[in-house]
Amino acid sequence: MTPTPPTVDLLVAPRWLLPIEPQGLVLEQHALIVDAGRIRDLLPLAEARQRYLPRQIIDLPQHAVLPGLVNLHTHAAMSLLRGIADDLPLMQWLQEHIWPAEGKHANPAFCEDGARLAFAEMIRSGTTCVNDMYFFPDATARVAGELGLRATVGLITTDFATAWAADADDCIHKGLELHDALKDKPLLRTIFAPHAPYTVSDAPLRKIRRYADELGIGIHMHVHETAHEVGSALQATGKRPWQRLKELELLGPDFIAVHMTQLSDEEIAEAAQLGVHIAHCPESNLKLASGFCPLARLQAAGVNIGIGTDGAASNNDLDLFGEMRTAALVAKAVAGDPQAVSAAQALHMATLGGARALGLDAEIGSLSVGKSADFIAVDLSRIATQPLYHLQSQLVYAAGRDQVSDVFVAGRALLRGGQFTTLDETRVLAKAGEWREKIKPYA
Ligand SMILES: CSC[C@H]1O[C@@H](n2cnc3c(O)ncnc32)[C@H](O)[C@@H]1O
Ligand SMILES: [Zn+2]
Repeated sequence: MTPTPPTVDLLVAPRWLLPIEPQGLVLEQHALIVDAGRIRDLLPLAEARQRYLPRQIIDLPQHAVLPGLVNLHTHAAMSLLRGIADDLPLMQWLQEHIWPAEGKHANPAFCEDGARLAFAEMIRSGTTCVNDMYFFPDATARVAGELGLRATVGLITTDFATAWAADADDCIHKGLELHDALKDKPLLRTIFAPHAPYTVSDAPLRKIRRYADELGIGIHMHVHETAHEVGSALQATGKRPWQRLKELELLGPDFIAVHMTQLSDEEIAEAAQLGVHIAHCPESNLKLASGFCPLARLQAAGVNIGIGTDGAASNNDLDLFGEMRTAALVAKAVAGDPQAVSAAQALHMATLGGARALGLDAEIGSLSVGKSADFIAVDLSRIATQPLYHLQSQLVYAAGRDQVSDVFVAGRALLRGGQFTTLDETRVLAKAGEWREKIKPYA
């Protein structure tokens, strides 16, 4: 007697499966089996139909299924500041426009409505995991939880007073409270987020290193974003910020350095040796004319890199498909080498690279048996992606975010057939309109 096949939650049958690991592998006529939120199997479709009894089958005959994208650096709520001040260098943009607007408006309601707008855009674009840094991280966490998005929320720290906290110690104290409050939420995690070397002094950075070690929390910080940042630190202290952070023992395998457009050969070697991860935000760096992160040199040294959009006020979208393409194209131009950062490498950075930086690579980042079922489907039958010769090439160099049809996190659909399942789009748009009226004087 043949045994009854096991019942499972879901069988996904796409035209192509791109597990990401091993790099370059493309499976055709294969199925993804999901049960209890996890990837139970990846096997030829004919065999899958015999071996499992799925409660639900999703046929995707023109689609590629791949791991959900990881946005390794953003400021979600800044979606409400999209387009208020364009075409400026970083410090003028921050000091004359963004910080005054945030000083007036960045309250819990702003952060909640902004995060909802940002996460709607991200889910639609195939992002399943986000590493955020903003005021009122409790509000960001609440919205991610409501929508079912996987999020690491930054325990923001600045020396200066904000509506969120009175000073750096207050930031750390409030951050630790939030860390405790999120302990039982499997999709939500925290990360220390000292804003930048020029806004956080040594004493709180030492405290952050101590708590990070004690509690196993990572650290996420803007570092060497511009030549101006490095030059003014050198002038004021005689040290480059990287050197200062190294002396404070902040740099290590739990540290994500955002931007890193200014790097000597020695600093690249140190990043590799210390196991520091880089969050590369090419479009924000281009728009603010901050500089170019030397991707090919970092990859050659063995540094792990993920991709971020930065906030919507310096990008101005939250589209990781666009960001992958920009990352690959700019890397080629910077290295003077068309082989620098291939389509497969760009996909790897936007999935497993980001997951690894967050310490989540045992859980997400590739379609591997036992990992969480965080995956997306991309419809490749559109004009923009036909004819199709090479899957990764099409996904990075030709596909648009509008081709994302389905988004799952931990086996739960957040987008099915292009429709949100956990979010009221009309409400999100109405709130964006209300905020526009309040913020308009700053634009
Ligand atoms: C204190 S929460 C985050 C803080 O960072 C600001 N910000 C947004 N984008 C950037 C960037 O590219 N470099 C430095 N700081 C940035 C944001 O406006 C918030 O004030
Ligand atoms: Zn940023």
